[in-house]
Amino acid sequence: MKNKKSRIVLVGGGSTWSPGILKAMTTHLNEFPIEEIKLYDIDAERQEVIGEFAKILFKEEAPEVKVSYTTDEEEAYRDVDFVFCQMRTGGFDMREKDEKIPMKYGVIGQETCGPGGFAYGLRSIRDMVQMVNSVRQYSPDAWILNYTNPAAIVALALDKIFPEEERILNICDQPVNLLRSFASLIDYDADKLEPVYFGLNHYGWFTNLYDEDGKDRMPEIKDIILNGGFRPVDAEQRDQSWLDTYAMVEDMLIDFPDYLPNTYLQYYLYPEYKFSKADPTRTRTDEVREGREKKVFEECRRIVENGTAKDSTVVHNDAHGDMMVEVAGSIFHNLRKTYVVMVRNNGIVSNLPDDSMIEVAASLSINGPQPYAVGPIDTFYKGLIESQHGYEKLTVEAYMEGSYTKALQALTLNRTVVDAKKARQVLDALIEANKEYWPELK
Ligand SMILES: NC(=O)c1ccc[n+]([C@@H]2O[C@H](COP(=O)([O-])OP(=O)(O)OC[C@H]3O[C@@H](n4cnc5c(N)ncnc54)[C@H](O)[C@@H]3O)[C@@H](O)[C@H]2O)c1
Ligand SMILES: O=P(O)(O)OC[C@H]1O[C@H](O[C@H]2[C@H](O)[C@@H](O)[C@@H](O)O[C@@H]2CO)[C@H](O)[C@@H](O)[C@@H]1O
Ligand SMILES: [Mn+2]
Repeated sequence: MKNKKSRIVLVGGGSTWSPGILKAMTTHLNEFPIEEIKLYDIDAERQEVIGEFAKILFKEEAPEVKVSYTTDEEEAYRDVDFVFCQMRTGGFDMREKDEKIPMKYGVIGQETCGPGGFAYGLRSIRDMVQMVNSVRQYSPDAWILNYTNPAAIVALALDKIFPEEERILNICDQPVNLLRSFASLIDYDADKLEPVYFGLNHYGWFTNLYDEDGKDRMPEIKDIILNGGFRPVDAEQRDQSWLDTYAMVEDMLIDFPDYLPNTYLQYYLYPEYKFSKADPTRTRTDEVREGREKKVFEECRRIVENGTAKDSTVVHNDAHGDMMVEVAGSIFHNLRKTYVVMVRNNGIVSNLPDDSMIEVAASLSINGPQPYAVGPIDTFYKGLIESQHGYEKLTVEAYMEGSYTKALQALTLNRTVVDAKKARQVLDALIEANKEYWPELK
């Protein structure tokens, strides 16, 4: 058991992911002891359900940990070591619009990719900037571990707006989830499989997967996928759309056999096919509302009513929560564990722009991420990433400058859109839907 205990605030405390993260905190106390956990949300109702659940969970599993919840910023951000951030500006109502509006114009609607991700990005930046400013007012040295999506846009915006910040780390759980699923194909412990990975968030590739003997297991894993398809390791917990998404890894591998792709590349490599398979009246938001959101809130309410979480199987501890807690532990206790995270490029991928926020494997120490050098990448990947980085950069600049032209350029560069007339139609519709959240684009 480590001696140093940390104080944490979970921003977006009323998130559907909170119970899993809180559970993961209780199961990692030996490596990551906690003094205090606060939950903060702007939605008091959601916050109360999860906050009351948290009190019961910790009373039963770790009564020494102080637990509270609040909608007050100062109370939330004062005197903390870690800010775990996972907010959703505009909630599921706006996510539904992000997914459904682009489809009216023949373009994919997705939470983080294409125009949906663009719209969500312009909403997230404002609240994320406010969060960083408030945190710095009340806890100048706290680490901000951000999961808020679209993480690619959020990471780039925060890097541009707070260039001196050294304690903001943006993370996605998809690489670690994929790693777990790859490892299960060869019956190997995922924690012992060392990845080499490069790209942007939701836009990257595994190039090698080394086992403990230094053998690259990637060729074997590719063969298994090419001969038997690909399913996530936790397939029984997944909705159909995620099973379809994982299955597309085989298609991508047939077409581009060099590396193992992040699942999100399906939207950029096969935009027409993905659009043809999508239902414009029922998107992922409908699945989440009827599935995860309903289940999580019903279960937390039941636990609060019964006063115990001991009999709960719904609130499990998955890769998402584990990773958030392990990343914090590796930083706080200088464990130097390797995770795939987002960092400013600065030559790590030697032939990509220095100012891009790339996603690569890094060792996490008390000094933050120490990324592993990747070197130059081949033309196909370089071309794809440069255009996507252009899209991300123009999106952030459109926000910062209030520029309609840059917004239009961003969407035109995005591989899910391409046609500038379509880009304009989608942009105009999104401007109308996001009036309450976006800066004015002139
Ligand atoms: N990086 C990753 O790989 C990863 C993985 C899973 C989820 N996520 C992200 O985590 C977030 C939560 O997802 P969810 O599906 O649970 O959504 P959710 O809507 O259930 O939860 C988000 C919570 O944030 C709150 N919120 C909104 N604006 C806020 C603000 N300014 N300050 C504090 N709280 C605020 C909402 O009231 C809500 O309770 C999303 O951004 C999602 O995209 C990221
Ligand atoms: O559509 P959602 O809200 O279910 O998820 C969107 C998120 O998808 C990825 O997260 C995966 C995660 O990698 C995996 O652990 C598992 O728990 O499922 C999640 C999806 O349900 C993605 O990395 C996130 O950025 C998305 O927010
Ligand atoms: Mn992600």
